[in-house]
Amino acid sequence: MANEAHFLSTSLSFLSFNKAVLPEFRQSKGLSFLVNSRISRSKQTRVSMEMRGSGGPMTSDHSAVKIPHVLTVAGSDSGAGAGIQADLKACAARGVYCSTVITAVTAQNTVGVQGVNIVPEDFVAEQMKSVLSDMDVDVVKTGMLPSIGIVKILHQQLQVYPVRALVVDPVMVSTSGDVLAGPSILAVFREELLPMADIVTPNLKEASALLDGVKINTVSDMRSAAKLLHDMGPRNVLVKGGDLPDSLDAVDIFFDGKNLYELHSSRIKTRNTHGTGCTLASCIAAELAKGSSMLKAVKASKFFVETALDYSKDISIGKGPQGPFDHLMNLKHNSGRQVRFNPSDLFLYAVTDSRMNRKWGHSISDAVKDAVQGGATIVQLREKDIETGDFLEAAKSCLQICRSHGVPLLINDRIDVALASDADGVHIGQSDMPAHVARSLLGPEKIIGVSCKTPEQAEQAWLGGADYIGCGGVYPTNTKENNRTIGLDGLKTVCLASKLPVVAIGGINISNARAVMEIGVPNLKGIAVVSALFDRECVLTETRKLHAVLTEATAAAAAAAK
Ligand SMILES: Nc1ncnc2c1ncn2[C@@H]1O[C@H](COP(=O)(O)OP(=O)(O)OP(=O)(O)O)[C@@H](O)[C@H]1O
Ligand SMILES: Cc1ncc(CO)c(N)n1
Ligand SMILES: [Mg+2]
Repeated sequence: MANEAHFLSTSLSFLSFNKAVLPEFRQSKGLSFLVNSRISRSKQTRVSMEMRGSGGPMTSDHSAVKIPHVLTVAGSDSGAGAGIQADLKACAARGVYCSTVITAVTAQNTVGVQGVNIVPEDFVAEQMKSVLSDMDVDVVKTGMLPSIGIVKILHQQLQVYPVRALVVDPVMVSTSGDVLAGPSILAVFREELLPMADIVTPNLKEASALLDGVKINTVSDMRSAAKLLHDMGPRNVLVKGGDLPDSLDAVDIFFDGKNLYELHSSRIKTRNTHGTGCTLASCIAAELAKGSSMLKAVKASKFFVETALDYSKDISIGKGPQGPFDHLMNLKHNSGRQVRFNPSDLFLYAVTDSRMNRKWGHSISDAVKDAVQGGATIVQLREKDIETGDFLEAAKSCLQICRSHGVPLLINDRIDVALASDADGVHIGQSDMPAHVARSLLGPEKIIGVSCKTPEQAEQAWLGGADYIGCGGVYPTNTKENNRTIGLDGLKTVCLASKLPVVAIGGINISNARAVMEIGVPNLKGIAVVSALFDRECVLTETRKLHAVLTEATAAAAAAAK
């Protein structure tokens, strides 16, 4: 799931990066970008993004797949609610790769900070060089920077290895009140760190410390503080109001140098707020790495923190007053996809045909009802000559029938109808919408099948994020005009070339179904039929008969394999 979420967000982010943000980054960083979209994959569309600095290509491998990358320079929290551990989880949750430079190791839990061990400066430098000299880091995010020397090293390294954005969370005091970077750090924060930052995200105490102890007790104080902090050089400022007394909402103030925004979210009643600041900053970095604009990144990140807190409000980790929350709640929420598509559903795949239904006087929904009652394990509505409104109505009524039998319903070609009816997915042909576009429109949970005749087409389907292949025509058929027949050999070739489950289609009926299933390749999961079920007077009887033949054929094949 993590991979799936990742690759989906990568492909979506590519679109927004390409359209919305390139000009912004180009202007702000004086870099020229060359965006190279290619599709590689594991289950979803991936996108490669090749960046060039003025000194020539940073990546020259044209087969490389570029993954958005955040480097966090921060301290370790042994309790894993904040610091490096929060950063890793936040980036993972947002589908972004995260490398780590550890500046300090803290002994910390839900009670407080019991000890701090600062990593020697030259070793912080060594970690930073290891990562930056080797990996294409998009965005650096800083957390705990416990010494002046470490800030200076960061400054130097970013001159040598420039990145697209720097997100600075000016960590000074933990919420438990323990000091993580003392007042001696303030001068170098003001003079070197803030001027480099694309955004700085202080909480109330940190904003106050940076501004020589000015009191910040109200939203109006936060607004003034954001403006004053902006004068210190960062391009954007976010003053976080998690600790604002007496506030019903969680209010943050964002200032981009021109406009002030008051960002509100509901204040979740929970003790589990340890690490909200680190998470927010990492999430902003992750969104920027994916190509988001700054305000969008901040809003998305605030929403993420609010959602994660709400999801985790009742969890109990540790005995102290401030517990961690669960960054990866989406893994639990979205686990539906595996459940949604089960390759064994391809066993007896019924594809409707309006011409045949008219011929026999069947309505679409009656035909579908008979097919599922007779044992069809998946249904596809293939309605070529129907008005869109009628198609949608038919899809909705067939969906009710299919849902009540636990049978998935797919729509042929029409992604709009699939979305509007909330059908389980689509089946697309070679001349329809490409699979990767269908995937980005439908999201990770819907089923996508693609018609393929060759191993190359099967590879493309896989790259585009398809769940299964419909392979044929195996035998001649009059359902489709000018359809090349590939025979059992062609079917076997495609099955052997692909990891995807395959359903065979084209001229299959009761008399030849067994021969198809007997080709003996493990990813051939079933047969798809049109005429054999729907060009018949009694769809129910025909489906039952075909189901029995298939059951017998697979039992025989299983016995032979033993
Ligand atoms: N109870 C809450 N409900 C909703 N949002 C919250 C809550 N507490 C904090 N936030 C939000 O979390 C983000 C981080 O703000 P906060 O002021 O807690 O940072 P912080 O003090 O640096 O956090 P930490 O030091 O624990 O990492 C802000 O967007 C803030 O509005
Ligand atoms: C290591 C570390 N970094 C940042 C914070 C701020 O929450 C913390 N408590 N611990
Ligand atoms: Mg903080």
